[in-house]
Amino acid sequence: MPSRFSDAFRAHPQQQLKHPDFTSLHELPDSYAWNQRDDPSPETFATESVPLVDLNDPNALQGIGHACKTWGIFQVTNHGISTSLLDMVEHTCRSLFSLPVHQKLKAARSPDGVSGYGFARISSFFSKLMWSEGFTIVGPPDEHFRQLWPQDFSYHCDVIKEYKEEMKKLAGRLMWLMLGSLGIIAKEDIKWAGPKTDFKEASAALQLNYYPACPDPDRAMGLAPHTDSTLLTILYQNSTSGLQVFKEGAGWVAVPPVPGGLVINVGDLMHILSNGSYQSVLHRAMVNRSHHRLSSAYLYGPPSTVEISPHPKLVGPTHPPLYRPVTWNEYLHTKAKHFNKALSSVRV
Ligand SMILES: C=C1C[C@]23C[C@@]1(O)CC[C@H]2[C@@]12CCC[C@@](C)(C(=O)O1)[C@H]2[C@@H]3C(=O)O
Ligand SMILES: O=C(O)CCC(=O)C(=O)O
Ligand SMILES: [Fe+2]
Repeated sequence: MPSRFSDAFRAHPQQQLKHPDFTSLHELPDSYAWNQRDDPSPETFATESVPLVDLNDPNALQGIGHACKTWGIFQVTNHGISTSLLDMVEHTCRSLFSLPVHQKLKAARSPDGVSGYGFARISSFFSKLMWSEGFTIVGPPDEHFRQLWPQDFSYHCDVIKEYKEEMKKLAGRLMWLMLGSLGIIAKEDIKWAGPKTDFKEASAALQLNYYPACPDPDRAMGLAPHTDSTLLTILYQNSTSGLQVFKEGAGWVAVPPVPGGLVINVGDLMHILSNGSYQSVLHRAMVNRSHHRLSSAYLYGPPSTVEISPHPKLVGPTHPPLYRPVTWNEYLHTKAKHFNKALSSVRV
């Protein structure tokens, strides 16, 4: 699986950018100043807010379906992930990003690789740099973590392994809720869900993000606008806000942290599977003058050999398939080449 992801990036290696020590920058360098912020439309302040769904609510399925159609994003509570595990993940993130730059660079992502420390992959599509650092984990983190923490790497490995297991269970549950709302309810409907319908063979990547406090936050960008290539993404954000989503007619809308809550994004592959019913949400992360921000994104997709296409139940004479079948690996390849034109490039 890890090798499959790297296959997608081998043809589009990322240029090696110099990693700054953000704490030493007291003014925003010009290379980080996003004058127009390259926004798709002018920023507005919306009165609407992203839906919040209590997973214990008997109407959760309907709430999720509506959120996926109108927003492509929602927050969940009562999701079953313990606060103590979320705290431990936050502690591991904090510990990782507060290491000296030379130490973090020992676990740097190689130009054509997928795992490790570095700038967001999408950096190459923008002329300005992003005010953030990232660490991508695909497969076991042991090798990289041993470089970062020669003494206590096994503690951090255990935290990440447990988090990935719990995230996988939650993602499987969310899959059935999201699909259920489209009338896709039986195990025959999604064969790759497996005999126990637990999506055991699903693939995933964990992206840890760090947004240092910034001397000029209004001109900086933490993570530029993008959609995730996934079926769904489960995002944990610490108590500092920064995530914004773009909603047609409303503009950029903030997604404030809900204590103990998790943010769920619809990704491009889910948009394809739903034959365009569910929106993959355009989102970005802004930065803060006095507080740093941490987030962890669990990027969830199908097993490497599975082709995702508009589900037969959602296709008919009046609803022709809008997209051709595509594997996640093939789609990541397309995304690495075409970025925000990737979806239209797989349209029939
Ligand atoms: C599986 C993946 C999805 C992702 C590329 C990656 O190989 C691992 C990092 C993911 C991420 C996180 C930040 C935004 C994003 C667009 C990026 O550049 O790296 C996503 C990628 C994606 O969803 O396409
Ligand atoms: O930090 C955030 O709020 C967003 C992170 C994100 O979009 C990602 O990792 O894909
Ligand atoms: Fe994202």
